[in-house]
Amino acid sequence: QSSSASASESLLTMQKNANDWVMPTGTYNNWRYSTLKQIDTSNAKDLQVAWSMSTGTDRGLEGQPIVIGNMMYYQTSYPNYVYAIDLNHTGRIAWKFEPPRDSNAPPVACCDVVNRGPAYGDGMIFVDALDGMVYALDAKTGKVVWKAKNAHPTKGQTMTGAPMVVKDNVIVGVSGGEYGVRGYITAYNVKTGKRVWRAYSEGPNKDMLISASHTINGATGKPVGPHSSLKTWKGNEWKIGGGTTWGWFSYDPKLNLMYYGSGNPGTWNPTQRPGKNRWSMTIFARNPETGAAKWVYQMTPHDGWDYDGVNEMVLVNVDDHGKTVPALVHFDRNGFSYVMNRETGAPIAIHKYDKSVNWATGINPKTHEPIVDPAKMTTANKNVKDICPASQGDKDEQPVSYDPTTKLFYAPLNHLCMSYQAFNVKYKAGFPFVGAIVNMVPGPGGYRGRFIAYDPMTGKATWSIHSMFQDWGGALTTAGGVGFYGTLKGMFRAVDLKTGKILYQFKTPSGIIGNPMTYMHDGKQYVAILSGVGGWAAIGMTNHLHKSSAGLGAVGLNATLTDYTNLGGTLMVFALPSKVASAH
Ligand SMILES: O=C(O)c1cc(C(=O)O)c2c(n1)C(=O)C(=O)c1cc(C(=O)O)[nH]c1-2
Ligand SMILES: [Ca+2]
Repeated sequence: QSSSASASESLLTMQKNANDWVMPTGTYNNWRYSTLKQIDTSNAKDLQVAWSMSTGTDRGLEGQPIVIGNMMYYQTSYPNYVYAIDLNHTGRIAWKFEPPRDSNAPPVACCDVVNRGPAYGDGMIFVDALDGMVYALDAKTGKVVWKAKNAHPTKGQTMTGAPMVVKDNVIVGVSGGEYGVRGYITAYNVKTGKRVWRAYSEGPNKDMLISASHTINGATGKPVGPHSSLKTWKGNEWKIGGGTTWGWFSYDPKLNLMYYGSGNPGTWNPTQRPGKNRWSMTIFARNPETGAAKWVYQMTPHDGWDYDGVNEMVLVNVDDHGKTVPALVHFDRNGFSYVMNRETGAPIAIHKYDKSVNWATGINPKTHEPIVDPAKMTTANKNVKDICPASQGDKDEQPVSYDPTTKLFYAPLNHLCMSYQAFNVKYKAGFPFVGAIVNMVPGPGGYRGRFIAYDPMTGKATWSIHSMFQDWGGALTTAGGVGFYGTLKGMFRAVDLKTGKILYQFKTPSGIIGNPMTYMHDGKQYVAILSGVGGWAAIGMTNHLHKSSAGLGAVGLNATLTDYTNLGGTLMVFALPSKVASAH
């Protein structure tokens, strides 16, 4: 890599090498797709465990390893160990980074002390730590090159996300929507760790790096105008307004735009914050060098259900009335799938991907805003019943995968409904600012999760596999026609992407909330996944460890999960037996 090329120019070249998996999402377009095809629909039944490794931790593992050449890197949840594994000597730990721990952090992590993995760029490994530190580590030695303080647990701020390296910046989000944190994303210079820009989700346009005349509101097609956020909040409530940025990032090098979503407005009690609460629950398209917002689109104005808008944006081209359009596809927590023109923010197709969605009857074709059912709007001191989906949404952080062969999206989902009782709550820095009691139950049919093959242009699923619990881990698709995902019970699965037939499954040591990835080493294709139950889906299992969480209502939801699995982290790596692999 020449030193004059930006870190992302190198990554754009590196991501074409299917032997590696160079960033958390596989590639900048977030497809989580690999052209590797040694494992195919005819031999996937022969898969077996090639090697495995204890992570030395016992909390939820929501990330995935990355592989650069002969090295694999992965990160655990709190404590945020980072491991460098030498693939030439199966499982040998080349180095381990153990950051200092800040005991203020775990008590203010809303949904378990998870982490979504390291990123690579310019010879360094970048990681978010729960306590708000960003570290740049020398990829060869694990030595700290620089560090930056990005978030403060005493203010309720934590970090659980995966960074993205783009241009010469490493971009990171922040968590704390359940603690009245005003969300922001921040870019640090890859080489020096100096802050380049920070963009808030609420407040004056200048704080949000929004331009009154140039930033388009995708819903109206018009510039957002001055005070685009301020006038949608009562008084100064935007200062504690949530809109945190704890999801995955994606990047389009041609448009030079990055995409991400903002989370729930604070508090969860909508009566306390009249207005549309912009720009919480919003997709942002930003220039990654300057942070300038090109367009915004709010999925859930004036949220009353905790439908964080942070789920990933998958960049694909779609056929819109005979024209090829650069689009992004987003499965929102609110139960709608969105296909948007990623250049302009204009909606192309919006459908319910779970037919049980009832908080909104549809999307107004003129305003492109949801048509809320007044009977499902929550309000202070009233217990509103039978709302679908529940706060965990029809999909939470678990990332989907796109297969360019079938042109379908493979989505691990939730299927839950709830009752929601909002109440008034006072803000105090570093303390929960939730303001609702939520009771979640399985959706119609009595199951809690499913894995589907789905076309977001038509809103139709080709097939669906039901799960007893939420499918809280991510998906992977491959050119071998095989898809992979894990279940909360701990089943690692290989499925036929065309038919949904389960070709292989293996019960891993714990429940799976991690994301499968694949790589090739010495002529052999491997699929790796982290097994280690946790996250919000399993918070009932960790409540006793998690002393003063935000008290989020997983109450009883997954009480029986302990009949199937246990806490504990393991890296699992699967491959074909040598005979089958070489006969291929
Ligand atoms: O608003 C926030 O800042 C925030 C942060 C996080 C997080 O950092 O994990 C989650 C959520 N919200 C959230 O609403 C949610 O459903 C959730 C699930 C999980 C998980 O890892 O299982 N984290 C989070
Ligand atoms: Ca949230």
